[in-house]
Amino acid sequence: MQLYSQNPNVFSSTRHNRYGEVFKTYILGSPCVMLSSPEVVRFAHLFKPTYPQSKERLIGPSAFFFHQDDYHGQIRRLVQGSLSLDVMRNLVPDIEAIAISTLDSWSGNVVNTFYELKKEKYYTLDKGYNPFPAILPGSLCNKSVLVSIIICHDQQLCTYRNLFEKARRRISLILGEIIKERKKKSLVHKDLLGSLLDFKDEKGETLTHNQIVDNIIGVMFAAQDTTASLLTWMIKYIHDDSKLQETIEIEHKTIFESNGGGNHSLSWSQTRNMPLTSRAMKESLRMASIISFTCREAVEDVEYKVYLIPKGWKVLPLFRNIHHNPEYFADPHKFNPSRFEAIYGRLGVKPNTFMPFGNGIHTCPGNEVAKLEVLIFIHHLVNKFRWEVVRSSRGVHYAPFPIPQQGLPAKFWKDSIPLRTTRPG
Ligand code: HEM
Repeated sequence: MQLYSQNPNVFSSTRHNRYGEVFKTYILGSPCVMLSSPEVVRFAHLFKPTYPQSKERLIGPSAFFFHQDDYHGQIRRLVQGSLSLDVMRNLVPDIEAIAISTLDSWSGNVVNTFYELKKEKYYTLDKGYNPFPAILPGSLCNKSVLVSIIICHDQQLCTYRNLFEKARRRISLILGEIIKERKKKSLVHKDLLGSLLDFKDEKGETLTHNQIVDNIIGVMFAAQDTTASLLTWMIKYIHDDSKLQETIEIEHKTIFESNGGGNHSLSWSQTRNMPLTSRAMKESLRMASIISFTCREAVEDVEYKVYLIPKGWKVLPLFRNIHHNPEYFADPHKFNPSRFEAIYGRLGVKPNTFMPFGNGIHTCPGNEVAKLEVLIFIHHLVNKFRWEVVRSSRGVHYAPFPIPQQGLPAKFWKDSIPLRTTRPG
């Protein structure tokens, strides 16, 4: 058994072995093991989410970086409940209406695809949000003094912090109004806000207003950029591959026609039956690996192959490395949705090698809603619109999630012959 603590330099470099399974490194001075093996799921139960936080911030500000053990499981269940399949079923018409109006507003214009896919208010908030985890993962609350020092030394971050505080205050006021209205009219809502308002811990204590605000912001953060990033990549990949675009158009044309040329709304079952688009979505998730890793801490000594990961060490499963390992995905840098085709009823990829939404009990509770949003958006895009990417480039920009360079500037316009089956010349 190799004891890292006795042999600190053995895996200290991450450079020489890109797809290696285990690396040791340090995060803020804490020993940390990075794992790039699908086997990580076998002992996932021995890892807890890392980075404790104060009670003021339960899931938020970043769902990925800040967790508080006592409450996290309970709050997670609330988020999960508000995003259950039953809830989502009823969301289809709303998501459709937003997709249609967004696309209509783009018609005839060159837009920055990624940034248009985000809401203006949230964009402001995000400016203040992301610098913290990037610089000091998980330390916003516990090491707030340190954060203040860094902020004071960095004029730009100062601006971000002010923007964040302003946006947070506005969101807090808006939520306050909504809550007042609900209470006044005795309205019962089974959404996330409703669940947070009803929450009581084992001592019967409810959440404070700040806790509710932070959790709403946390879920917004987890939801918005990730979904916008996935959609932007899909729009790029479909644009770059005319054959793929053609087959996806045909898939959606069939649905569109059966809905009387778009006269009826998409049904829930139609959204569950878009196999080609779903495969293109999976491949986009694999290629982009939007959340490239997650954070855990070993709750006890973990024996992994010849290694021992001592209790308390940080553990980072690296999804992107797994997704880009040629051992699991042949020609990994090639966009190839057919790799997700089931062969003789079996999934085309090896078990536990595809984890764009994480794995285990902390797997992303919003994964179904994200996929639903993307499928509905693509349905209306390919049926009614054409688009050309302006200054197409292969580069990736991290903001902090990967997006195509400059957010994919593209021109969108309404297609005058929306039901064609072949692309012109
Ligand atoms: C393409 C879009 C998305 C991607 C790629 C994504 C990916 C992920 C990943 C990798 C994790 C970490 C899982 C782990 O640690 O094992 C996560 C956690 C989470 N996601 Fe998502 N996500 C997306 C959309 C959403 C949406 C739409 C929501 C909410 C509506 C959401 C809410 C959350 C929350 C609350 C967590 C924390 C779960 C926990 O720690 O227990 N995500 N997501």
